[in-house]
Amino acid sequence: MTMDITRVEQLYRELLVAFGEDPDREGLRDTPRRAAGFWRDFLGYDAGRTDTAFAQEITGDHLVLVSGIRSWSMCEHHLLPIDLGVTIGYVPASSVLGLSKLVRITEMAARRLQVQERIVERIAAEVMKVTGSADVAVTGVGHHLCMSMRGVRSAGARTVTQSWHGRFPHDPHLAARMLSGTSEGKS
Ligand SMILES: Nc1nc2c(ncn2[C@@H]2O[C@H](COP(=O)(O)OP(=O)(O)OP(=O)(O)O)[C@@H](O)[C@H]2O)c(=O)[nH]1
Ligand SMILES: [Zn+2]
Repeated sequence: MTMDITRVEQLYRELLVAFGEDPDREGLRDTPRRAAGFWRDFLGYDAGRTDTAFAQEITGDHLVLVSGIRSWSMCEHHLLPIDLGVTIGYVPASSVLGLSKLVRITEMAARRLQVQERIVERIAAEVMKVTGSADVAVTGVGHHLCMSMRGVRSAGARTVTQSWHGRFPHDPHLAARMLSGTSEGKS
């Protein structure tokens, strides 16, 4: 996706006029540039390398779980932020993924116009691809500003979405670990 940053800046200027504002007044003069810069950085985010994995002999039933991942996304219906907490678990097949890559994968999925369900689906699909593991679970806990600062104005509402695959939905031990990992990540 390529962004026409000059056009975005122009449109912000027009938007300020449509708001009834004077875009040339001192406080607003640089606002179109700043606002366009935000969208360029947010939507143009480059996650970098997401697939560094290390061969690892796995003994027994090994679960890798990273909780407390925090990311910002943008609700595609209202263009308002989603503050998202993510927990990712996977059972390695024959290699382990560099831990930071789980955060990079999350950012890659979140930094676009999104719905929460699609973010967690996309993270899970990517983790399955780069780890080669079928046992992958992703849980997202989202605070949607479109539900708190406008609309229904339900400040405490949190949306939980899960994309659990392989043994996670069927194995009570794995499911329990995922659930406790999700609550650890809330702190
Ligand atoms: N499934 C899903 N819905 C979302 C997400 N983010 C926002 N929404 C919902 O998208 C819906 C859009 O509904 P509309 O009726 O078209 O828009 P609206 O009149 O602004 O709706 P209200 O938010 O109820 O005021 C709302 O119910 C939002 O809560 C998301 O990540 N996933
Ligand atoms: Zn919304």
